Amino acid sequence: MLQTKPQGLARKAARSTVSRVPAVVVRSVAATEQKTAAGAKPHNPPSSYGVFRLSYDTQNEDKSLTRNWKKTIKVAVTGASGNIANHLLFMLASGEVYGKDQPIHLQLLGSERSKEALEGVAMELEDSLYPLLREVSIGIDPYEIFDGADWALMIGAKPRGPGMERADLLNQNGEIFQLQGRALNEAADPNCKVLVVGNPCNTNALIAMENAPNLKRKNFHALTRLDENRAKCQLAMKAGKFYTSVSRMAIWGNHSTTQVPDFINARIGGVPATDLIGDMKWFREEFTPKVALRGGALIKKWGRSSAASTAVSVADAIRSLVVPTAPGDCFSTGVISDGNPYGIREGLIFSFPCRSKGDGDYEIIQDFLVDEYLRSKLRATEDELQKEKECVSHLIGMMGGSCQLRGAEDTTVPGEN
Ligand SMILES: NC(=O)c1ccc[n+]([C@@H]2O[C@H](COP(=O)([O-])OP(=O)(O)OC[C@H]3O[C@@H](n4cnc5c(N)ncnc54)[C@H](O)[C@@H]3O)[C@@H](O)[C@H]2O)c1
Repeated sequence: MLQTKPQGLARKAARSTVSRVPAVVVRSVAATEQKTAAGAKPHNPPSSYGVFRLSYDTQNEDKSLTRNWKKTIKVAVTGASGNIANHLLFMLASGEVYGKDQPIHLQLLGSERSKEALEGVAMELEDSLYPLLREVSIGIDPYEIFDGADWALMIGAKPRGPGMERADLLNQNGEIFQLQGRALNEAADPNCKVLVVGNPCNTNALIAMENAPNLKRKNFHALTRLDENRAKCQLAMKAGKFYTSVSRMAIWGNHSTTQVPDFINARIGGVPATDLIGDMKWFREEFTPKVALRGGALIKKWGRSSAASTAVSVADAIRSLVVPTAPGDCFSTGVISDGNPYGIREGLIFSFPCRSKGDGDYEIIQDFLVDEYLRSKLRATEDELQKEKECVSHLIGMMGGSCQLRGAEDTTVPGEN
């Protein structure tokens, strides 16, 4: 039977500024008390929204449904009322991302302007009656919304205004990721996995990471999975095979038009893609632009950005960390380049071919062949990331950086901000 929360707890929650709904759940309070005792900056846990403020008792629920459930995980999502989140949240709540035995608490962050919209999102989630969705909290304070987060999916970012260069976008959104990095540092679980989607996502991930020293550097990711998925689709079409036959399809470097979709190491049905397709001119001149410019091509047809396939790629990126990688395969993700085996300079968030045992951790695969052609492409995307880093030096405590990207060619992936 559902019961309302005890009054004392409701009073405690009424102090929170997150939601107008004055209630909170017992275990969130306990988590905050532990953090405060450990010396972290005190902050309120987020209040539960609507139906989620009602207590539940899994003991009294249908055992065939809940018997093998794991402990509830807290997943914070920023930009939660935006286009990508509009697809992703329902995938997360349904269990298709973390598993059908994984109950979930969604902690949704919006901006001041999207406060009302966030309530609409929470109402949609309420009405969807997902059994695994145990709690939803909404708010605009990252310190509250990141409370105890096991995962932080950082989608929220401001779009580029008229006349703004990529360098301006780096600065504008960099400030958001500096603040949110600090909030992660104070509030999130130290083992929190962070996936940055908001652009420019590699450098935003770097900024968040550098501002969150309590979290593991290794746990910060920038989304390059959409590029990988697009590359797989293009290879499959060219080879006349279905995309399930494509493996070892890595994206290297930045999520920009300098990205490097690696056809040298890709396989189709276990055979090197270059052998099967046998058209190096196509690989060198058409394949990469087809992948990098796909979002722009889609917008021209439909008038909308590729929010749905981006959400799918976020789901894929998460699953790649919680499900073991198939033997011989890889997945692409932008991660810290420290100690990488390919000679990429340290201190950048750079996309590499990776594999995982399915425990949330990963390793960079060591045995990809890097020929002269690939090496020159890697250098170009690496140089761009280094320049982006220097443009945001003031946000990551780095001395002496100067922004050389002003007036440079715009390398933003078309169809994105
Ligand atoms: N890495 C990738 O592959 C990839 C692909 C597509 C889009 N993107 C990027 O993802 C981002 C989101 O795309 P979208 O289509 O969902 O955009 P959107 O404009 O529909 O949604 C963004 C949301 O973020 C919110 N927001 C703005 N500032 C915020 C802040 N400080 N804290 C929390 N929320 C904030 C806005 O209110 C808005 O609701 C963009 O930066 C886009 O360029 C990345």
